[in-house]
Amino acid sequence: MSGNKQEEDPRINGIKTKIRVVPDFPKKGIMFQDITTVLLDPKAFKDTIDLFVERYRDKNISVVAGIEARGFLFGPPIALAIGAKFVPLRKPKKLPGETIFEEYELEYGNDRLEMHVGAVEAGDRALVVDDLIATGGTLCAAINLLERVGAEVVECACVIELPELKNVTRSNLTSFSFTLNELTPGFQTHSSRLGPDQRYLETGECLRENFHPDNIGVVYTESRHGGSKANILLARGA
Ligand SMILES: O=P(O)(O)OC[C@H]1O[C@H](OP(=O)(O)OP(=O)(O)O)[C@H](O)[C@@H]1O
Ligand SMILES: Nc1ncnc2[nH]cnc12
Repeated sequence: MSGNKQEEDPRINGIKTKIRVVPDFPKKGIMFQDITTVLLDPKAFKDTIDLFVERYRDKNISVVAGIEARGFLFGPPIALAIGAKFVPLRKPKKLPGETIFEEYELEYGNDRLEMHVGAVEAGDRALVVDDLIATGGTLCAAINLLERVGAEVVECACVIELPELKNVTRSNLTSFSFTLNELTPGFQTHSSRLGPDQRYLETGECLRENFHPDNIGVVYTESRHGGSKANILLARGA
């Protein structure tokens, strides 16, 4: 599935130019995608929010679930604009009320996302928002949390998709996506390995030259209803 009309939107290139790529942060070999520089530019920040709002305002979304920490920057303005409630999905032991949690795999050990019980109800139509998708493990955990309480995850929306993740990832995600970030048509990755996710770079599995900063934009990742976490969509629109 491909969003051709939106791929041509001139705002996407403007957003892209505001994303700062910081080499060797937080560790040597990592190309860190810094969205704080988008926030410094009111037009780029607004364009980012507007692109999402234009896509979701008529989709009857009742809850926007933002993933800690950077999903908290983009999720609330989207929620306000489309008239949905905002629910934070937080890292362990941050939420004061009763919570449910989902663990997900990192390179070493696990992490977990928690959600307040009662914040999302059966029948809610959910949009998951984060800044970036790398392996997709974080989004998987978020989708599982929401589906466990009976919500329908309509889509996941991220600003950045790291390249080279269109194939099977550590989370066994399959290819299926709607993207706006085909900024370099025909771009081919140099290897089938995963992109510059810091967790992989930490192990030396990834080469920096595999990273291509042009491959940044706004990406929407859709989930299939009623499916397992293997049904998230990650491929680029061709
Ligand atoms: O697709 P994945 O491989 O799961 O990685 C993507 C996640 O990694 C980053 O967050 P991070 O875990 O670094 O936490 P932070 O935002 O709190 O720094 C990013 O903001 C996503 O949430
Ligand atoms: N390269 C990267 N830049 C920013 N956040 C990330 N999360 C995982 N990999 C990342």
